[in-house]
Amino acid sequence: PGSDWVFVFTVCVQPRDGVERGPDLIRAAGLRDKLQGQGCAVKDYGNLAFEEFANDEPVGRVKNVRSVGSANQRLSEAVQAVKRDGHTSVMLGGDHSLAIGSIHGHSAAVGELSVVWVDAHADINTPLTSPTGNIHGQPLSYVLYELQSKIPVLPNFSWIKPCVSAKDLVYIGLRDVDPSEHHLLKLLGVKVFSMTEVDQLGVSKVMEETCDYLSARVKKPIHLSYDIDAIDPSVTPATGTPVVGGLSYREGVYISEHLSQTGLLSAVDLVEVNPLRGRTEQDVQSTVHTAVDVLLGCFGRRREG
Ligand SMILES: N[C@](CCCC[B-](O)(O)O)(CCN1CCC(O)CC1)C(=O)O
Ligand SMILES: [Mn+2]
Ligand SMILES: [Mn+2]
Repeated sequence: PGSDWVFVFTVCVQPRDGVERGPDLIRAAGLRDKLQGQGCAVKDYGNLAFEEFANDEPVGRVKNVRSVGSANQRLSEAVQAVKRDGHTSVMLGGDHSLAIGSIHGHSAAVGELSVVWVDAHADINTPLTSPTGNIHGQPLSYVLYELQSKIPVLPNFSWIKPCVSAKDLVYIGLRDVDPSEHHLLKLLGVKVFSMTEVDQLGVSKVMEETCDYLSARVKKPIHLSYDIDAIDPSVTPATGTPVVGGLSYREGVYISEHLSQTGLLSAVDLVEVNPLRGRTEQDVQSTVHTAVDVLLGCFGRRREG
């Protein structure tokens, strides 16, 4: 509050099954007014228009390669512009494949990053290990230096340069990790606070250890990539891949409140809100309002008032 935060929404719309409606619902829930109400300056860049690809046939098993590659290249350029203006970037998805462009653009502007990945899933499948071929389960494989030998040539992906070290990545909320992903996480020694650790340590200790781990070497700007499915489906059911046993509303908001206090939060993704996956309007509204509250927590809102 009172700080000269500037929020820029690079809102990304992918021609997908409902997740493209997430950004407008989050706007309609009053994110801009609520941010301004807590002393933030807000600039909404509107929705990014993406090129449509008529027959975007799978490459191997990877689906929507050309449209996702092209969309992320445009997103990277948009996020770079936002960061070059000295703003904090907020990317509203859309699905988690958009983290490719968001992280790439953020790093192109500010250099080395810390990445905090809040998610039920690890999203670190490579194109060859993915069980579904969906790129929203693969974004980290394209941006991690250590996995570049595992990435085949893909159309509209050649612009991507790896930009994150495995030691600068921390996961919070994991509870549905594919065997191939688990192997990679162990191989690379990635720091993971799964739901087991959240239960064992409590969210306060998890956040303390996350920040100590990330600042143990050099303090870097933080890229928070927040998948709404990290939170329990009883709170945020309107999402594509819900998994039981998730974060409570309070834990979900505490994570963003804590990161906000570090003063290092430099870019935020809020993804996978999909109104078509809510069975009732209440399901959709609960999901959208929780997403808004997570974002307000990123920018200084404290529940004490
Ligand atoms: N790991 C999954 C899910 C990715 C979720 C992406 B998100 O952005 O929401 O984090 C596959 C999940 N797994 C496939 C086999 C099933 O039996 C269980 C779910 C994949 O498709 O790669
Ligand atoms: Mn997920
Ligand atoms: Mn995800």
